[in-house]
Amino acid sequence: MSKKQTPMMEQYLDIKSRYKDELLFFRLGDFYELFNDDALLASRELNITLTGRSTGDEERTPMCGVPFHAAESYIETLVKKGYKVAICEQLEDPKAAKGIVKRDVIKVITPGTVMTENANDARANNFLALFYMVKDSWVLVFSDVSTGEVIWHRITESDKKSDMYDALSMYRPTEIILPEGSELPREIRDFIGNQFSHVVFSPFSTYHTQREVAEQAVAHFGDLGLMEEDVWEALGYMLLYLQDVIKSPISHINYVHQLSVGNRLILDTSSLHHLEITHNLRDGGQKGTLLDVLDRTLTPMGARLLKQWLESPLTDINQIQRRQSAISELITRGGERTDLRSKLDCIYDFERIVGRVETGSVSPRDLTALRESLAVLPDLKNTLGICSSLALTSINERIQNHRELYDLLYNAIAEQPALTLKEGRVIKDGYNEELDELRSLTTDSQKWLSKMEEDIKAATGLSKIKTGYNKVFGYYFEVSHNKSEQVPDYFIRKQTLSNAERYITPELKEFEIKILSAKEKMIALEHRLYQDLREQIKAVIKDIQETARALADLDVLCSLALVGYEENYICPTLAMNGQINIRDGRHPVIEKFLKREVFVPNDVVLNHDDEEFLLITGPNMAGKSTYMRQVAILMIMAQIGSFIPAREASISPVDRIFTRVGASDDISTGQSTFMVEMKEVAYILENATSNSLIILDEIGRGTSTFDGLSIAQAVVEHICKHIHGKTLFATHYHELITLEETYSKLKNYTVAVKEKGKDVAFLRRIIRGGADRSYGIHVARLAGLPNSVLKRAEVILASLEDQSNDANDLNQRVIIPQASNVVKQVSEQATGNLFTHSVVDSLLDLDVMSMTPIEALNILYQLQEEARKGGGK
Ligand SMILES: Nc1ncnc2c1ncn2[C@@H]1O[C@H](COP(=O)(O)OP(=O)(O)OP(=O)(O)O)[C@@H](O)[C@H]1O
Repeated sequence: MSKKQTPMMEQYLDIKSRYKDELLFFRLGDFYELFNDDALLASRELNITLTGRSTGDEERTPMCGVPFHAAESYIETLVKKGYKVAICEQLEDPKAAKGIVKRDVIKVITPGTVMTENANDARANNFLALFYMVKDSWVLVFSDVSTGEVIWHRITESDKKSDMYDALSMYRPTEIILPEGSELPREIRDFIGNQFSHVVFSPFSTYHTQREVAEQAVAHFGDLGLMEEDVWEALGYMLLYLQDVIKSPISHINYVHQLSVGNRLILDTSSLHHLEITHNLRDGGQKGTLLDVLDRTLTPMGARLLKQWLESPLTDINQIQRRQSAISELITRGGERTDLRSKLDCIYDFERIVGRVETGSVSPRDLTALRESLAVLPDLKNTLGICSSLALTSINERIQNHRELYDLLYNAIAEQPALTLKEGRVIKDGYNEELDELRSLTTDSQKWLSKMEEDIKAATGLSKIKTGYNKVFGYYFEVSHNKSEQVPDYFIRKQTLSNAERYITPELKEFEIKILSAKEKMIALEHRLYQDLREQIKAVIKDIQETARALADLDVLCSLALVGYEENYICPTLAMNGQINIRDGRHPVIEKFLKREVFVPNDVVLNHDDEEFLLITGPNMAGKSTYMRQVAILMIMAQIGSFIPAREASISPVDRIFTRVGASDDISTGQSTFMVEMKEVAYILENATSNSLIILDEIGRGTSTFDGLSIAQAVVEHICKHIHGKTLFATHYHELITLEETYSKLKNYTVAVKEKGKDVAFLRRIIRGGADRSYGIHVARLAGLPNSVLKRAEVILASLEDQSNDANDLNQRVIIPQASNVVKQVSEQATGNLFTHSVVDSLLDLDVMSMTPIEALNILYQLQEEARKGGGK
């Protein structure tokens, strides 16, 4: 049972009761203190000492603290770890306060709203996602508070959940906000939990009516040409949440657009992952990704935009061509490109700086960065003025000179201002007369004091008189005891020391008041001037943001032009004719990282007339996966407008790219490799269209040979009969090559090899035809398996091949068009005679062609159970 708390602790507990989810940083003098559980957690996470404080309880209250001037980095550490921090300040001067100092929370910092420079990765956006459900439809709103961008997306009931997952994968939120008291359906929660392990959930208040929030959104964003009420409501709730948390103006959040799935190439999470577009598979970093090869941007704004382009390429030919012409021009105009890039190199992240201007956390160094960025704009615009492509001229129109703002910052901010405003010396000399006077008063004070001392010496003959300052008496004159008789009448004795006396004079007191109040006034005035400056910048925030966004476009186009030029890429021609023809295409990442070998280029032809489905068989390690990924990557590059590594290419944009490449156990959800693989295949078969590009690598590998073969064949048949998507399908089931006879648009391809005795050379060239061997033992030899094992494997392989040939002779090969028959024949082969078991009957009753792989899998499980019960192994 606790005793009565101290008044301070009562105040703390009262405030804490409103911020249960947050770590409460409670300002006490020069420190932010944390108490109780907050203190236990923070001391552990920040590695700071845990102490205790007596607050009325019998036991001391656990407590830890950080100095207020160093708090930012501690807060950033906590927020990066997924915690929310509430900052509780003293709202009145403790000296003037009667009783306990008034305190309250002035802002909350969360992973999705943090805005300080070091907290955010400069080259990536930081999105917050809001989920809003009305009737059967979801509205998702994504917002990057640091850049002011807002994207909304509607998912209606008829859409698939996958749509929501794709949007989440695209924006990878660090924080998700939901209506107070509500929860996401389990399936969505699981997806989020698996994909974004550090995401935090926060409630948004639904206290205000839907109409109220919608009206507030209209007032904030103005006319967006948006009719949908529920979207306005979702935007309104997002604003309310942000206001609640940030507790300062947020008018910089004003760049609203709808996620335009219709004219975007959708790359689902697994494709982004498997193709290593922005993150590599090894450690999730950027090395070895497509982004790594293409990113030569010079500004953080450009880096973020390139990432967005790659995660969401275009499908509209006109839009793609617009970018292509700009890149083409920037490749040809090498001089202008170099010139533009040298200017871009001087530009700081002013998209995020203006966000900090709005919320009040802008530092003096931010303003010098903004000033330096604006300084290069006139020259940059001049160079850009020479360019004639549509995209570049429009970028030039969007970039303003911001001459007035530049002049203002030039005149107002010191050449090298102090790091923080508290230190003073931020406003330039000459900007404000009053400030200059106050400054000269304080800097000249020492001179004044020396002069006064000289005058007194001359008047009194006290040649050894000294001046000094202490906190109790302020300024004083010090005279040794033996000379104290000589001090004039107007000296007032204040302190006696062992060997000296200290005096003040009315004139000295007057001087002191003037100096001390000048210092105070100077700090206050500098503060006010800084705030005025902020207001003046705020007035043109929208224009600066537009300039920043145009510069980001320019930076990305310059980056793609530079890479295109240096790597010898070509401009693909585009036509909406369903055909993909690439001559001598190369994998942009592998070709860059190959050390001794030269990358072997390959062609690809895909169309709906006679080559829709490429079935690729061939040895291990021959280059099948590389080839398939290369096709997908070249399509992505082409659809962001980039040039591509090839000799010649004409491309018809695709609407989606699906990939199923390898699989690993999903331990977090307890799913086996095979289960994960089947789920991914099910997702593809459900969502792919005839305009999609489908990459399937070794389907069925995760289960027994015959199960795998059956499923692989059924999947091939389903795509050829029902989907007609452009497909690349690599497999080790060589039996499947006979499907070419049944499906006219399915074509066999293989990788050329050159055999010389036991030596095999992979030529990395994709050629027409089917392979009949895997050369697995050859790869095993290269990998260094012991000779004895290799020899034994060769003997076993030879005997298996003999058996298989016998089976062929008996016309019992497993390649047959109906997968259900495979199972029957498999059973026959397995026992040597007709296998009479209820399992076989059940199998024969199945209509495999109309089943989804997941249904097939479930039935396989059931049948296996049945077989076991019936006496199987
Ligand atoms: N066109 C190429 N030119 C040069 N090297 C290549 C080429 N394609 C692939 N390689 C090299 O060959 C290696 C194996 O390629 P890849 O993984 O694509 O083979 P695979 O046929 O898919 O093998 P497996 O069937 O064992 O999965 C790659 O690591 C790459 O370095």
